[in-house]
Amino acid sequence: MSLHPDAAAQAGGDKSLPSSAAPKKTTLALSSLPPKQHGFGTQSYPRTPSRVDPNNPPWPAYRGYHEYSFAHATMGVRLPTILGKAIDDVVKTLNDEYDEERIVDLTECISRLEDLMDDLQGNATLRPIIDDGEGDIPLWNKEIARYFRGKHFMDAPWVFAEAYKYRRLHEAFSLSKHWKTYDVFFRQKCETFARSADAVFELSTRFAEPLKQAEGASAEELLEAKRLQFHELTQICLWGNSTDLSLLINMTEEDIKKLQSTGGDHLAATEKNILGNDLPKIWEYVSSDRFGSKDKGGRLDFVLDNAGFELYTDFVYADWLLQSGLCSQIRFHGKRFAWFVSDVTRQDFNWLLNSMVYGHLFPEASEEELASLKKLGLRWKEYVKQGKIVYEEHQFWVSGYTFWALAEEAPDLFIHLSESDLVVFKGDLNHRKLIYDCAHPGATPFSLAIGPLATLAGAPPVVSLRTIKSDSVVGLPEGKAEQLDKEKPGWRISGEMAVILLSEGRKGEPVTF
Ligand SMILES: O=P(O)(O)OC[C@@]1(O)O[C@H](CO)[C@@H](O)[C@@H]1O
Repeated sequence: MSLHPDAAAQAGGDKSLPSSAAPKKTTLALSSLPPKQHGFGTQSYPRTPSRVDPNNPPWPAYRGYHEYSFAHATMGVRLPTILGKAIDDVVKTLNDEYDEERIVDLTECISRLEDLMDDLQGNATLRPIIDDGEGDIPLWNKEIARYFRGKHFMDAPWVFAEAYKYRRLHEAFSLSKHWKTYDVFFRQKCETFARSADAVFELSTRFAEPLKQAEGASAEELLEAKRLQFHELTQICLWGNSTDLSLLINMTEEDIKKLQSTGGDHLAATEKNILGNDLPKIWEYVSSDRFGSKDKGGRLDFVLDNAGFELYTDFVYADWLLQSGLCSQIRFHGKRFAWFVSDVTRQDFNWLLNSMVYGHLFPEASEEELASLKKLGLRWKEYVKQGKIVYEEHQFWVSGYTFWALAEEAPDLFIHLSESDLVVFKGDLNHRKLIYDCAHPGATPFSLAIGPLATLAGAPPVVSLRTIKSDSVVGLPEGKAEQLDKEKPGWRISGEMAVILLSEGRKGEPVTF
């Protein structure tokens, strides 16, 4: 079909026709209008909440290919090392096995672990998780399909890629017949607790006897004593987070001792390392009648981090909260499978209590020390029997989502937590997930950084007890993060610094979705 000549000219076909000539330029003076400005579109952070998704956090994500970040060292070196040690552990188990069917089954697990190692080191695409019959498959594969199709270990946000690696590690076993719940890190977790004798007995000899109130003290004196104990125990619980197997791959007995020193001098010295500290506000809340009901203590939920010594300090804290009458129930939230090396699973929870009561972990301990540990273990077991301490696991805690997605992806869990008087998140990974693991300015207020978990109706009060072990930080005084970046390189990953941060939430308002 040929065009009419006018139509061809309009379409720019015949440049000689008058209608194709460029229009004459008219210059306007515009002298009374504002001057031209530059830099539009460069100010794209923080993203507005409607533009936030797992691949696009509110501030730029840390990704494995960012060479300046801890993400790079982790994805490139730490994770392959951790996986290599995990394979060694399975080989050890294999060598002790005698049943042929179980041996063959386990060799298949090892070859799946080797495939994972190849994928990790070869920066492979993040494939969907193979359906192993576990309830979390839709949670994982929906997220991969929606946000990470075609993404690789090194270019997906670090927090997702790292979690994905632990889910693939679990898949290596969950596809088997006999080894579905095998925990490649269990030996390490137990050994580290067994090497923590000094700090374990320091606490058991102080706390085995039930709390006694000072006789003849006034109500004010008693309250002040309670405040001081709350202050110190919260810090013991905080610094319990320093013993992290995923970071201290070759930890010596001396290293462990240094990290776990719980004496008063040590606590006073380390208090200055708490860079953002809402402890006074937290005390004000838990000691008020807003916490729990009138004659009954409150319900406190711990989203746990590490097994062994850290869990032991969580228990010491929980025990005191129950005995002091501040709390009537403590709920511990653990992981359904081996996660970030040392996170607590049900097996770790049971192991701790049983080894305190029946174990022979400390051959050099005195009779008195062992008796104190047993007494404590028996009391804690009793709490579990009475339902004063409850252990639970939700699949959301082992998903790739950050906690900004909690209400959206796990509404049942959000409702459950909205009934708590305080939800305490332990450790670095939980903190990263609270704040979307991205490059916030260090002075960003905590309650702004946790997004929906602070702003949704019914959001519970939230505390983060975190020793800082990775790049993203919030809740610091203005300029502090920048100053430390200049003066103390490595402060973001050393675990020497910490934060205790509170978001008040919107407790009591009805949850709506
Ligand atoms: O949660 P935790 O036990 O305090 O720390 C977990 C952790 O060691 O693992 C990640 C790197 O693998 C870091 O974010 C973080 O430092």
